[in-house]
Amino acid sequence: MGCQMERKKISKEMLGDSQALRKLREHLVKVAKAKTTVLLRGESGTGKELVAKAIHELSPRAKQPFIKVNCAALTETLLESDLFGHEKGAFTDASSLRKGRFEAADKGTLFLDEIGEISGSFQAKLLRVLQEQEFERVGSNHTIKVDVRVIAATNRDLETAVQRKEFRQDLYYRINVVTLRVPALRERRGDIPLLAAQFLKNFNTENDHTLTFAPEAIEVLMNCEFPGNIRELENCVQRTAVLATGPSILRTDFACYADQCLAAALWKNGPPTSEKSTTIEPSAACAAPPVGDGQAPIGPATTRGRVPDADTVIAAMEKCGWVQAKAARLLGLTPRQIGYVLRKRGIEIKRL
Ligand SMILES: Nc1ncnc2c1ncn2[C@@H]1O[C@H](COP(=O)(O)OP(=O)(O)OP(=O)(O)O)[C@@H](O)[C@H]1O
Repeated sequence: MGCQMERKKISKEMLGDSQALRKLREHLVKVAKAKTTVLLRGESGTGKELVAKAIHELSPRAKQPFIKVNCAALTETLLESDLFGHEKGAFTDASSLRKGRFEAADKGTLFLDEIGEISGSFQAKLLRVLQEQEFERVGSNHTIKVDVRVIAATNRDLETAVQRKEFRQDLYYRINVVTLRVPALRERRGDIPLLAAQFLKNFNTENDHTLTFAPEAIEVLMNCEFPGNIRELENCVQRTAVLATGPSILRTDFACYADQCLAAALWKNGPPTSEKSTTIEPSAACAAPPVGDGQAPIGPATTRGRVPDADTVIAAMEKCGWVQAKAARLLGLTPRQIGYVLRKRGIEIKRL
């Protein structure tokens, strides 16, 4: 009974009934009970943050704060003061004392997203606080003790990073106590109709619409690779709903039929290494969804997606303070994909 209630509580936000998701739910219900550090692994957009929140909400710390930090979004100096806080006058802009996120998360949970991106010297500082649960604010000698449960997440291959000496082995072992793998959307395609229906419902509510999916639209979605996972599905549903031509969303309303499915274009077999052309083949599955009635798919026979132009990418990067991970999100790309686009367009990253 207790377990059923727990499942209900999680499923409010974490939609999905595939075997992969059910297994993940079972595991997270178990790990929620302990204070153990949890490492969430999985591609960008698979729902790692939702899983972290679910663990917190099912844990004895549920009534305490859940604090999130994106380790990739800040420089080392900013990350240090963000996590540990600083004393008044510790550096030029430190006009007043500021508590850090470790203090804010005391008795609760701290979610360290994109932990694989932190610098070598900061890894050492983080290791200490994870081991000892104590630290000093920047500019202070006073040691502060906290009781924080840490959940970390990464989409990076940490084992290779350890081998290359880019990630400390001791920190790797410290965070890798319990690892939960969040499956890619293509590994749980059965959840696509449910997720898409929810995203369309959200769109309808927000925009006072009553759009529905025609069965052929669900077929298009079921056949897409979704390299950007659930985030991309959500964007795809929104984009299609905004541009839909009638009350029922049809196959022809999708970007892949209008030569505009960028994510699919960038994905085929992962980001291409060849720099020969400015266009690359989209995922065949997305470009030409199978049709149940045996007809040829409607839409261009050789749909090609385009890599976003330099102006678009620069505008997105400017808007996001030149933080790649944020700009990737804005453009609906994965971090790997935006790295590819930046290289392809010869855009030099500004260090602010
Ligand atoms: N099971 C789910 N049910 C409903 N929505 C979901 C589910 N999983 C993820 N989402 C939605 O997908 C989007 C991406 O999820 P989230 O930010 O948790 O992914 P992530 O793996 O943490 O991504 P990143 O690695 O890029 O930070 C969010 O809008 C989230 O609400």
